[in-house]
Amino acid sequence: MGVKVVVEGLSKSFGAQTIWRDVTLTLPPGEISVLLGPSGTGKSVFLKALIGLLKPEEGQVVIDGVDVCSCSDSDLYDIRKMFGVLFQDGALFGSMNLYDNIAFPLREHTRKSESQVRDVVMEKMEMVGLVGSESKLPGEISGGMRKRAGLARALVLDPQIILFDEPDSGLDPVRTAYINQLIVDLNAQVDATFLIVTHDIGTARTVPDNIGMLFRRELVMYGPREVLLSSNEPVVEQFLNGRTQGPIGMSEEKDAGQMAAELAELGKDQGVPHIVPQLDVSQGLPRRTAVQRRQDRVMANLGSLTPAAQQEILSTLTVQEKQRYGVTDSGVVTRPPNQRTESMAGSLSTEEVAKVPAGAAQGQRPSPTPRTSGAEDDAFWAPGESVSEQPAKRGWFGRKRGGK
Ligand SMILES: Nc1ncnc2c1ncn2[C@@H]1O[C@H](COP(=O)(O)OP(=O)(O)OP(=O)(O)O)[C@@H](O)[C@H]1O
Repeated sequence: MGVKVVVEGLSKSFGAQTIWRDVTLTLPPGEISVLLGPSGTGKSVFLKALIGLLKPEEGQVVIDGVDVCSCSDSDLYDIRKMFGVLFQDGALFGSMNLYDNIAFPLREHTRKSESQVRDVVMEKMEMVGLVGSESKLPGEISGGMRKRAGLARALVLDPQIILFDEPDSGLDPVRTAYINQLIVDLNAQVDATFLIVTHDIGTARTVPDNIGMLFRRELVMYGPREVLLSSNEPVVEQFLNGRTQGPIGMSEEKDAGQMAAELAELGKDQGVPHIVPQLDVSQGLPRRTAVQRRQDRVMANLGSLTPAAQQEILSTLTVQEKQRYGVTDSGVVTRPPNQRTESMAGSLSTEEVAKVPAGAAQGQRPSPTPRTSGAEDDAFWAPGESVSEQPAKRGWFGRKRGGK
């Protein structure tokens, strides 16, 4: 099973430019999480921080008890071996054929014999549907095939965490659908922790278990897919519907006056977008074991989610699942699994997002957002409370950091 990645209070700047600050989230083991955000909000920088390629100024990334941000070089070397990364263009060596590209990490980092290397390479090429293309050069194949070759290479060291930097970039909708299905199928097969950075709305709606969104240098939301997909937070709604009306403008953010006028014009009768079902694994493959773990976790914390998300989650339960969690006809959970320990993330309310001044782009911290005292750390939200109803609180799963 993949490992848990715990990000606590992470902040990164380049000189005077703040990229993001105080990012707190947990990637649950074996689950698929997606990180969204307008261009330039630092999603790729975030991925690099997770693997220790960039050093944040503040905060921690704890994997297997090791803080990637402050560990020794030898610990970092070991931690990096837990990662597989699919770069945007596959990052293949142009002069090597696909077989040698995929074999490269094995030859560099293991003492496997050539016949053992062959077994692993062929197994991974089969997983991504590339058997028969071993001798092709990256320049001779399509963008979709290059991504799949990059993915096979990311898999050869059996990583416990796989990072995908825009796996759908440059692909047509059909190839995007294929790569999304492949990601879900691979998750079922390897059960590693997946984090996908994407702009693609279809990917965000159908692939992940959890979704996060970066905006104006903050992680504005992160939580189970149902929470963001049913959210009426303007920035989340605008992004997930690909609208021009809303806080996100051509250059990432709009003037507050223009935004208010647009939102007023848009009206409140747009309704919550329908949540499409999550992609299932292809026929013949094992079920994703993360699905059950996630369902247990989400049901254990159901009361901390927004009412719309709760409704959505309850509406998709089967009769057996309702029995398992003791859900009554009126939607009351009488027997939640005993897992109310998992803290996931921080988020900002609509009011907090709106208060972040544009000047923060030049590295100035915004005026402090209202936070409750550390006394409520690790507390969970009471049933029925929602993000917008509780501006001072930072997460659906309630973890707050006192004193910052
Ligand atoms: N090594 C670096 N030195 C200085 N600035 C950097 C560095 N790497 C990234 N940046 C800056 O950080 C900001 C965020 O970049 P990043 O590529 O992470 O954004 P993104 O959200 O992934 O964007 P996109 O969706 O367009 O790929 C950009 O302004 C970029 O110029």
